[in-house]
Amino acid sequence: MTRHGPILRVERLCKAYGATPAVDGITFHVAPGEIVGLLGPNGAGKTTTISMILGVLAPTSGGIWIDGVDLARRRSEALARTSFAAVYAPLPGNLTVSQNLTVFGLLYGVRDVRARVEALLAELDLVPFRDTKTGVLSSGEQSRVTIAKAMLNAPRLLLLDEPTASLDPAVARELRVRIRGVAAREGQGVLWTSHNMREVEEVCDRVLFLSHGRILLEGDPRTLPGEHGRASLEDLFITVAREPLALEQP
Ligand SMILES: Nc1ncnc2c1ncn2[C@@H]1O[C@H](COP(=O)(O)OP(=O)(O)OP(=O)(O)O)[C@@H](O)[C@H]1O
Repeated sequence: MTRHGPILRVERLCKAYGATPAVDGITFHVAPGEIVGLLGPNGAGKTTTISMILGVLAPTSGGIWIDGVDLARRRSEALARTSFAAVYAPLPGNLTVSQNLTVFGLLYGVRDVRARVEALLAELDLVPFRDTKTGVLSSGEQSRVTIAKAMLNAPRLLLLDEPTASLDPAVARELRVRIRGVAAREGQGVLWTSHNMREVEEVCDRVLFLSHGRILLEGDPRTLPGEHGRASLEDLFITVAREPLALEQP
């Protein structure tokens, strides 16, 4: 089915833990083929937001639509259009790369699993590791397998929580290029969290800065610092983290 609306639409989303708001009324969207960075200091509400989009945490209020499908009303349809990758969600190390991808492909109900696994092995340069146990691969290789696994169900929305954490700069750059390539070709929307501002400048079309559960700033990571009188995205990040009110003054 082809839809023309956003891949992800989040409306006035809130999550409170007791009296404390972790996410406090955020509204944003991710368009087809767009990579949006979800940025903010520790505790800003990024993981809480991603957990609600993944359906593992129930919002206190507000709504989430994935490819036009309301997560609250048509949960399994919405989640079938979503995928997720993070280093803290590793794959079983005692299965080979090919076994891991096949098992997850079957779990996801992917049609013609064998062909899909072959295509992703080639796309992510994993053919030489097809019969290698996943647990013995380097961090960079394991990250490519994790991305391949996340792509198995051809998700419309890809959620990446610090996908290049723990990778050396060269391997991280190569992985970014590969993710960009696959996302552009498949027209996916990507929500990407990172604490690496250079990475964000390189990979994200747009960024959202969260602070205390609210979106404080939104824009192009290459022009946003200048618009707020800061020399770099990193300077802007530090301002958001340390003195967010400073940005609200003219
Ligand atoms: N289960 C919970 N119970 C109570 N408070 C929670 C719970 N989970 C998260 N919080 C609080 O909600 C706020 C947002 O946390 P969250 O993990 O979403 O931040 P984050 O932006 O992902 O941070 P980090 O960059 O450190 O991963 C924090 O103040 C955190 O202490």
